[in-house]
Amino acid sequence: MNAVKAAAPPAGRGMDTASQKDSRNPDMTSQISDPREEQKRHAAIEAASMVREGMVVGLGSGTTSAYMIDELGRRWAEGLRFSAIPTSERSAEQARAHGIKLVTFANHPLIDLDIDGADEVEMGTLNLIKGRGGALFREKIVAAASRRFVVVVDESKLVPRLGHHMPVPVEVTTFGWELTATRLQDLGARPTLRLDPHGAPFNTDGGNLILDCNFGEIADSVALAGRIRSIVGVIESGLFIGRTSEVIVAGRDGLKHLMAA
Ligand SMILES: O=C(CO)[C@H](O)[C@H](O)COP(=O)(O)O
Repeated sequence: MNAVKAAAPPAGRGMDTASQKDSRNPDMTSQISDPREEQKRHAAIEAASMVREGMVVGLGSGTTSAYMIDELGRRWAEGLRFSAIPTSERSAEQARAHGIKLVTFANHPLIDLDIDGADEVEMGTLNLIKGRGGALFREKIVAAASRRFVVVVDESKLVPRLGHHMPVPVEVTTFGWELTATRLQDLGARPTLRLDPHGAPFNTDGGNLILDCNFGEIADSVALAGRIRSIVGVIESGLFIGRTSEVIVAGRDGLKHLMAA
């Protein structure tokens, strides 16, 4: 598979970033000076305010979701009680550190509200690219089990078309990944095997691999999502089609709520 390159995720878009570190040191959140971090936190706090007593809540992954989990931890400390299903081991660890009650689908097959970040939001459709943090498969399972899926982003994530500046992460089985990459190339992608910071293949929470697939701007993301899923060896793609209920966008002019049609 010579045509498949290997690369670490772009700096600053992986999971172990400043705001994840903030979650381990709650005092840090009040010291945010980067305007983009402030916007992410603003959107995340707005979404966390939608959580009500007794709800089952999906906890997203990534740096914006980390602000949301910190805010829910703060409300938990104030006495709000809810149950949560995390979309990654990292988010589970962060929620546990706050004492938030974690549950599973065994007893809670329906989630009232799932709050998660995104890498790109297509403005006209609210379809998404997710998965820079590598949690896309669990994130999609949780979103699919949710009555309401609220996405929290800063304004840099809004794009006219998916693929504008991000590749589509595709989670694939370890066995035969080179062949799966070839099939993805046949669809027009330039797949890159994701590496961890040590240069080894990045492993998802499920022990699988990620191929970051650059398709350029995607004209028909619905059709592409279907074609990717039909490839043997693909577990899921980071194309989230028709799942979004609402997007909370934080920008220089404040918050905007984009509602699905
Ligand atoms: O899909 C994700 C992780 O798999 C994240 O939600 C997405 O990458 C956005 O992350 P961030 O809020 O750090 O920009």
